[in-house]
Amino acid sequence: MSLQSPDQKSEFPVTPEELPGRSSQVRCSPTYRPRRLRRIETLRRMVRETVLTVDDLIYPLFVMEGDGQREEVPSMPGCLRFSIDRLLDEVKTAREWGIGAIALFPLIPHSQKDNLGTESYNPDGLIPRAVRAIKQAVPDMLVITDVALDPYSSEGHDGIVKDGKILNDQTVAVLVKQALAQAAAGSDFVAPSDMMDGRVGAIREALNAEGWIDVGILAYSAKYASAYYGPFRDALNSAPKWGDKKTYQMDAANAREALKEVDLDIAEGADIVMVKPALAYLDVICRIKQHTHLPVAAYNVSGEYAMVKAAAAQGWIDEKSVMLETLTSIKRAGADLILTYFAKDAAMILTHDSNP
Ligand SMILES: NCc1[nH]cc(CCC(=O)O)c1CC(=O)O
Ligand SMILES: [Mg+2]
Repeated sequence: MSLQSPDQKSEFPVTPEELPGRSSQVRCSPTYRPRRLRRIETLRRMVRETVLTVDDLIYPLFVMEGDGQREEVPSMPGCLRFSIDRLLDEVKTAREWGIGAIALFPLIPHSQKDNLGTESYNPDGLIPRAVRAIKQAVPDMLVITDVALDPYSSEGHDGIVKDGKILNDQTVAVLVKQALAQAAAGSDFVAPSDMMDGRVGAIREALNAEGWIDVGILAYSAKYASAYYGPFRDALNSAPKWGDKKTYQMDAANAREALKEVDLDIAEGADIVMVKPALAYLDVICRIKQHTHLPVAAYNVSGEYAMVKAAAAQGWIDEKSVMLETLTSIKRAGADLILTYFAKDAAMILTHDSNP
């Protein structure tokens, strides 16, 4: 049956009936129409496979010395470094908006840096003081502390340097002291991001020996030597003073090696394993998710954040949509938890918009 009268020209250049070689069945109507499930928003929501929630988000925060300090990181618009007093306000707001976990990173004054990362295990250092203050002000906010030497290293490396090399086992000994100082301050999870071999096992053993049986380990198991960390190193003034991190962080080309790193960290006692960065490594997230029964975290890193912010500032992309699409893609790939500088923006939308 044609919808057009013989003398009336169709509004379409060609109608299905005019197509050559189509079977009558197809001409009637396709059997399968996936578009049927996309017709209206309520239906799209019913068949949605991946739903991002505020419970998936971990909010990374930069902390600095001083009083009343709030400084924007130039390469991370919208991201601030806070002195502890101002950090408490940010943590309270984040909690009110439904965020349940934060990850802390310190800006250490240059005068406190040395090659041994001595300041990293000062029981009254910036991070232990920040953890104590947060735990007192917002007790149910889960606090994750980073275990690595780079913010404390005069060399800007994640380990102790000798003769141009990063020493593994001597560094692990310092990381253990750092993790114990953080646990004593009240940290819920210590998160070794240094990529030294054997550090998860050494930290777990020491935590157990000191009675910190409930302090968990979020292991940066597959952390790549990535150029996406640039803005983070601006934020903490922690860029390597020489060389790069390729003798300890992973080669971007390797995925099977990530599974090996994950296996080792699980055997050593990790509670959660992480992939970092996220977007250029969605395949790695996916493979690790299929490989382990532990929760999988992914770090949507500073360079990934900066790219979205920069393009949005030019008016080239829609920031809110790109942010939600990005975070959803990381979850779809297999991440149970996402560290993201967008956490507060996303939480605002996810908890306040009925239809994000
Ligand atoms: N141990 C250092 C550390 N912990 C988290 C990040 C990067 C996070 C980001 O880019 O957002 C880095 C940088 C690095 O390894 O040089
Ligand atoms: Mg490892």
